Amino acid sequence: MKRNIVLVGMMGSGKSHIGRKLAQRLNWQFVDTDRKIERSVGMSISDFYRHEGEKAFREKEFNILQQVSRYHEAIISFGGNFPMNIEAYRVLHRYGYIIALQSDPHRVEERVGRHIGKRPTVDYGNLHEFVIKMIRSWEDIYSYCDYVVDTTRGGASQLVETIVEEIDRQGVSFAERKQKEYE
Ligand SMILES: Nc1ncnc2c1ncn2[C@@H]1O[C@H](COP(=O)(O)OP(=O)(O)OP(=O)(O)O)[C@@H](O)[C@H]1O
Ligand SMILES: O=C(O)C1=C[C@@H](O)[C@@H](O)[C@H](O)C1
Ligand SMILES: [Mg+2]
Repeated sequence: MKRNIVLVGMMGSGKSHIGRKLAQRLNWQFVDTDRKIERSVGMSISDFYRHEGEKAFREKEFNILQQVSRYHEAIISFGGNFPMNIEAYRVLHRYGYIIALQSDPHRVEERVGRHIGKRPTVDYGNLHEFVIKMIRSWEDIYSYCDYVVDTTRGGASQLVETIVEEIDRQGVSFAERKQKEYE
């Protein structure tokens, strides 16, 4: 039996946007690991990355991952540069139903290009090539996920219904939260 739903995928695939709506739909808690890191370090992801570097960011993210992986009835949206290595996968998959979100390059480019500077590792001067490379780096991960959703088209409400239907179809069940455990 699972406890939570984990959303992973490339930057701009809609994890935060759809995750928030999915949580509302199920009346579950919404957790965004980027926001959780920001609260814990007291600065934006971009500032933390600039001041402390990639290694510190990755450590923080893995630390948060271990913490949130045990949550019940939570939609957990991860950062789009989240390295889904085998160690992280094992921690998350024990209690989490893992959904990968993906979009076509033009849509990712459009979404990521909206807030220049917000995403610390994006090459905004060469966005098209950056997006193509990022999309490629996610390709091997989909086969490890329980479900892959294409978010290129369709509004959030429609995509949320598609996800809920698939979870029902797969007959996934989730343990209920019995006490307040986070946020
Ligand atoms: N299905 C959608 N329909 C319309 N707009 C969307 C949709 N999905 C995402 N967006 C918009 O695209 C932008 C990026 O989405 P979002 O922040 O959810 O991506 P993300 O996957 O969480 O990215 P990151 O990995 O960088 O955190 C936001 O402005 C969001 O409102
Ligand atoms: O490395 C990066 O540029 C980013 C990392 C993730 O946390 C993302 O969620 C963020 O939007 C950008
Ligand atoms: Mg996000």
